[in-house]
Amino acid sequence: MAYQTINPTTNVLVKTYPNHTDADVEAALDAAHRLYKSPWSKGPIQPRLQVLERLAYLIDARKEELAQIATVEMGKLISDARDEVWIIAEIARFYARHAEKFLAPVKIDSSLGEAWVEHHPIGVMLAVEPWNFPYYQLMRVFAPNLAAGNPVVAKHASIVPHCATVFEELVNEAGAPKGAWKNLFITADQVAKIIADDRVQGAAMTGSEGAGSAIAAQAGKYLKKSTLEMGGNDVFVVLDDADLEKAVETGVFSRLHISGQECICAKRFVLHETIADKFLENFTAAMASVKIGDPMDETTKLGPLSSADASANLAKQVQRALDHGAKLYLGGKPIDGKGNFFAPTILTNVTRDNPAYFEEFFGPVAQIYVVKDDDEAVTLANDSRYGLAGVVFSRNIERAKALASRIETGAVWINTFASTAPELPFGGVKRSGYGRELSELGIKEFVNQKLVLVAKG
Ligand SMILES: NC(=O)C1=CN([C@@H]2O[C@H](COP(=O)(O)OP(=O)(O)OC[C@H]3O[C@@H](n4cnc5c(N)ncnc54)[C@H](O)[C@@H]3O)[C@@H](O)[C@H]2O)C=CC1
Ligand SMILES: CCCCCC(=O)O
Repeated sequence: MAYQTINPTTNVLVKTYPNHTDADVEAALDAAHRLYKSPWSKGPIQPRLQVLERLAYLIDARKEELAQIATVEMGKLISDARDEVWIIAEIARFYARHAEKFLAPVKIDSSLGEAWVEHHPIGVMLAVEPWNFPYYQLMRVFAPNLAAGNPVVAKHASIVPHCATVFEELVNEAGAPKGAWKNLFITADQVAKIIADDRVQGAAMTGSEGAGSAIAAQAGKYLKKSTLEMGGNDVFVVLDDADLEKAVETGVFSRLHISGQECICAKRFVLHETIADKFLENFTAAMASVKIGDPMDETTKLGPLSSADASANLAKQVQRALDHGAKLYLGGKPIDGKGNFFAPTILTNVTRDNPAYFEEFFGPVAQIYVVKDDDEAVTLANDSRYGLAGVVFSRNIERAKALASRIETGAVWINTFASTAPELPFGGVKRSGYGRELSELGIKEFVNQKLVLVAKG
């Protein structure tokens, strides 16, 4: 597994990074475990939270540089890269300012005596992360675990090594002690060995089902806790009483966000039959008119896919959908020329016997479904292997809430696109994974919630 920066806009190889050896892995685990055993991890929380505050400050100070690194490595629009840099500083600040409250002892009324739950670190964690939010995916694991006292070793995706190294640089500059965070350019086999190591107590992974299954299986074999955030095939439900103009604008934004390479992008557009034609007409016009080009250009609205493989695989997936009866309403192919650009694509007539019906399209490919009522919308939404997020558009909020409660996902967003914030839990059900990241839920995934009870009398 070569760790390389290849600019997706030009497919030019920028830099190759050397892999870490087994000796490097051992040194990282030794440093992390020593730190876990030290007063730094098990002692007062404030010194750890001060590192997060300083990290946020350092990120803000290097915002433009960090954003450009991400755009060069995986092709997201520079405006989206700036947003990502902004939110990782917000995540660091959020836990710096709330972790002490989240991890404070919680009293329990018990007939047996005075009881409370304490929150203690459990040890060295492994993070395995993807390329689509190259900083956010790291901070989502680092910040809560640093606050809790869990050191982390991390394996990032092979196409964003510069993001990985600059993140580690910032963490060290913020004053995190040796062992708190270590980036490792390693193979899948080395990941498996790390999970098996007695010093490692848990694994957090975001990425594909394949990777998630392999990591969860190894974690299960060695009785280590894991959290998984994998793919999604999120519905974007537009009811007959929706603000259509806002729904179209939001739907295009969400489907094309990060060139459609986001697990919580709108993917399956579920349209009430009375507004379907009008929505589709306006949605198609908007998708067809977005400016496609250099993600460094502030006016670009759709950049390249993350790699040549991603573009080729998406083209094969679209063709397979067409071979099984889907209708190509717009686009459908990579755009000729330099870079991994893919045309905004709309598929209709995707029947349940078409493999595409159950597949996530990790790119600017929208599937259109038409339903007659709310019950049919829920049935279709839940007829999925995934359960990550979803969107409902309706002017009747009570109606939208009722529908949201029936959709089997980890989140539903009403009258806006699915997104993320430090205070909001993130995660899913079914093949989208398990566990939650961010919010108070995220910091408690990898702590020992220990009961202490003083008997009466
Ligand atoms: N849920 C999410 O946020 C994301 C989901 N994905 C899903 O993953 C698919 C492919 O994107 P990738 O980034 O290539 O995901 P991936 O799952 O291949 O990679 C994610 C991370 O897991 C590592 N990995 C892969 N196989 C592994 C194994 N057997 N053992 C240990 N580590 C392993 C990768 O090197 C990377 O660091 C996308 O099509 C999408 O479905 C991708 C990015 C984000
Ligand atoms: C807005 C941030 C979403 C990140 C979800 C993903 O891992 O693709």
